[in-house]
Amino acid sequence: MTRKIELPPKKERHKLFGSVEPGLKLKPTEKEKMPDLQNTKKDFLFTIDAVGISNVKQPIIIESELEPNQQTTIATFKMTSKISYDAKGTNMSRFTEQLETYRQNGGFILSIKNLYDFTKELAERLKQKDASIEVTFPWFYERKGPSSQLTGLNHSEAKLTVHYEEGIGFSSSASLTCAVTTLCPCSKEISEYSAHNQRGYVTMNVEFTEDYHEEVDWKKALLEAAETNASAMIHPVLKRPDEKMVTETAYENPRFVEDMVRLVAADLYELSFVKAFQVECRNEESIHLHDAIASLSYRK
Ligand SMILES: Nc1nc2c(ncn2[C@@H]2O[C@H](COP(=O)(O)OP(=O)(O)OP(=O)(O)O)[C@@H](O)[C@H]2O)c(=O)[nH]1
Repeated sequence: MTRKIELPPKKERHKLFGSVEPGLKLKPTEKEKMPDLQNTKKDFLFTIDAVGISNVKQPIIIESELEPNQQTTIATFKMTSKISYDAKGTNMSRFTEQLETYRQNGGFILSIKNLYDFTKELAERLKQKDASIEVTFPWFYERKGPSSQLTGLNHSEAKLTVHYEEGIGFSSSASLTCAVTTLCPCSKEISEYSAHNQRGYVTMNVEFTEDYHEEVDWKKALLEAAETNASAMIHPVLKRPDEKMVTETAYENPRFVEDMVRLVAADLYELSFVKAFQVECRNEESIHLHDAIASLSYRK
């Protein structure tokens, strides 16, 4: 039989579990009377390259050349700035204050222009000469089955980074990690039939040229660089005629992990808004427990 419980009031319940009355409080409660440790000026030996906050979750609005053209997604923010050897600490609350001003002002619309404004304003708010922001988010896009044309949503992990330095200006870079199918050329060559294939993850880190203002969607361009060079694309919805096409396309386009990074590099080389790039591919091998990896970097 269930035991009947006579619940004490909530305050009593808290006492039962160890809560006590507030003690004597002698320290000031007004902001102006509180010591401001972080603003202490002294020789603290080293200048700090980056101090700030990371792992800040916030909804953002992103625009995309692929459907859906506008979407709300959850981003993870990292925001930092330098502090000089003679400053004890940064003013941490100002980072989230700055983020909140954008949320209050119609939502954080993620664009390079907005990030330029944001980092400059952040540096000014912090009374520092520089600021950096890194925004990581899943980007969703519609994908159709190659024969049925049935749609579903795929996503890739995207990152935009902006750095501002007073007197120098801005620099920006991006990263996209997307999944593809790779079919082993060696396996195809040596086997009487079939070939092992796996899900590969292509990560492209690109530095943008100074004159890039998102005339073309960098996310779409990088996704195309990875997917059009893979054995086959990944699809959310596949009927039998689609599956036949995807399977045969993979067999017709075998790729080693080395082939992937070189072919993707060639496409990034052709993108006029990319100044420098790094490409990595990681294949989750279906005939091993380990992954096959390759990476290369190039500055134009
Ligand atoms: N600098 C620094 N602050 C930290 C750290 N960890 C937490 N904080 C918190 O950051 C908060 C203070 O933020 P500040 O922006 O300096 O607060 P404030 O001086 O009242 O703010 P302003 O009016 O903008 O000058 C406090 O709650 C600190 O405890 C840390 O490692 N370094």
